[in-house]
Amino acid sequence: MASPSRQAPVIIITGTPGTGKSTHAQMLADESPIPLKHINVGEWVKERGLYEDFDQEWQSYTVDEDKLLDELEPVVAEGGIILDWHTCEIFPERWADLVVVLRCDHTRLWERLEKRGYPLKKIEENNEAEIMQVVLEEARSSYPAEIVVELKSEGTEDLEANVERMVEWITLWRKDHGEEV
Ligand SMILES: Nc1ncnc2c1ncn2[C@@H]1O[C@H](COP(=O)(O)OP(=O)(O)O)[C@@H](O)[C@H]1O
Repeated sequence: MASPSRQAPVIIITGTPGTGKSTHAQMLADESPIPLKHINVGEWVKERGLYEDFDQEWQSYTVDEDKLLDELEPVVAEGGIILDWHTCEIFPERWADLVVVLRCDHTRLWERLEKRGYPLKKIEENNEAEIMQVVLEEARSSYPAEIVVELKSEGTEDLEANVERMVEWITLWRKDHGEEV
């Protein structure tokens, strides 16, 4: 159960790389009725050296999860956070008020990852993970069903509608927690 004492919610935006997490998180931070801090967890890991090493073959960092959780804990406890990462199961259940899992058609996802210059192997791995809905299953097995929401992120109309829904959700959350909106 998420902390009842927070005055602003913690929203996890997750999904396979390229599904649109950072784009959504940035737009939500801009449009939210209350201040929200967008934490791009991958960037945090790099900037703060919260990794064990860098895997050349996969072009990715091996994250030091204990260090990451220790650094995030006091920040998340304040509330008003958007956690943007391609995995979510390491975050304690009590951290999350809402978990948004972004989904994208695999052909479109392939194009986005190609544009990003990912090695073929990494594009294939992520594409397969999206088809097998790995992140969605992970979210469903880590958090209560009622806080996990799957949203399509293929075109800009999806992006706008998703952000609008999240803004509405924040407004309701604030009312439910006795806060002025
Ligand atoms: N719903 C969407 N509509 C249009 N373009 C999108 C959408 N979601 C993501 N994109 C585009 O896909 C690319 C990857 O998005 P990004 O937010 O960086 O993904 P992630 O943070 O999940 O890796 C960006 O070029 C972004 O503009």
